[in-house]
Amino acid sequence: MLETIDLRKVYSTGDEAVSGVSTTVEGNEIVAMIGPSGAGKSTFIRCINRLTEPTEGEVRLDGEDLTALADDEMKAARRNIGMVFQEYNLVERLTVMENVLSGRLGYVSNWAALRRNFPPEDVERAYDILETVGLADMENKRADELSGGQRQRVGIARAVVQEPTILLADEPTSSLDPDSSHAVMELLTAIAEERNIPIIINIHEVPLAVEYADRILGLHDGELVFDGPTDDLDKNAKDVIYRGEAIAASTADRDTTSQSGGTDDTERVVDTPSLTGD
Ligand SMILES: Nc1ncnc2c1ncn2[C@@H]1O[C@H](COP(=O)(O)OP(=O)(O)OP(=O)(O)O)[C@@H](O)[C@H]1O
Repeated sequence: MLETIDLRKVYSTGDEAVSGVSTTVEGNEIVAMIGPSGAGKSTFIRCINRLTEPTEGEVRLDGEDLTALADDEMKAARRNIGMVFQEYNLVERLTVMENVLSGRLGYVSNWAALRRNFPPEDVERAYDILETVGLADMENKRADELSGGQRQRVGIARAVVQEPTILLADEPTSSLDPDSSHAVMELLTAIAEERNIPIIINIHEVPLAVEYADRILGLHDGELVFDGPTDDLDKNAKDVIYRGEAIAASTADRDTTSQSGGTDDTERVVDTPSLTGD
């Protein structure tokens, strides 16, 4: 189970990218994070595995506060967090197999890692996963010989070979054509179900989010303004997420409603967590 508690990121430029986001992701939920450009989606995802260092708040993975870990402890903890990137982050001159096996680097000694010397079980695991992602028999191809969709499958295989307890995907479809985007979303959701792990996908395309996600997190200006089942993502909720002025209007509506006895539904649609203020 992943829990973020009042997670906040202020860049050294003074930009507050994430403003106290609290949420929980568990089971094999497919969670899509949507919001306008600059809302803080990538920053939130990257704060979870501390690729970006959070300024305040906690990230708890299966009860362990990742923000409290020393660098070497965090390196070990990252084995549990598979990450899929928009631009794949493959080593172009290496083969498909070498790229996938790099997902096991956190499990072998520094010496073995340096020599890229992996135990046979890791190689077997990598072959299995290449089959799952539809790249059987392509293990010896160089990454730079692959299409975008194939590269992303290698990126997914590399994340899955880690045997993570959660997957994070930062705009995994943004560089892909529509067919490849659907294929990647289908693959990610199938993996979450098969491995019984949750996945958070930062995604620009709302229709893709609606088609594949169980739950939506909506960010606007660093604030979590929507956290609910995909079926609840109606026009009002989209306005709240994508149009800043709607937040104020909806908050006013909620205040009025709560004075007259309000509904749980309204509270779920508009959730503006308080900042720690420190
Ligand atoms: N390294 C950085 N240094 C300073 N400010 C940054 C940095 N990275 C992001 N920001 C700022 O933080 C805010 C959130 O950016 P972020 O990339 O997290 O948003 P996003 O929702 O993922 O946007 P997009 O959908 O366009 O990728 C923006 O105002 C951005 O300019």
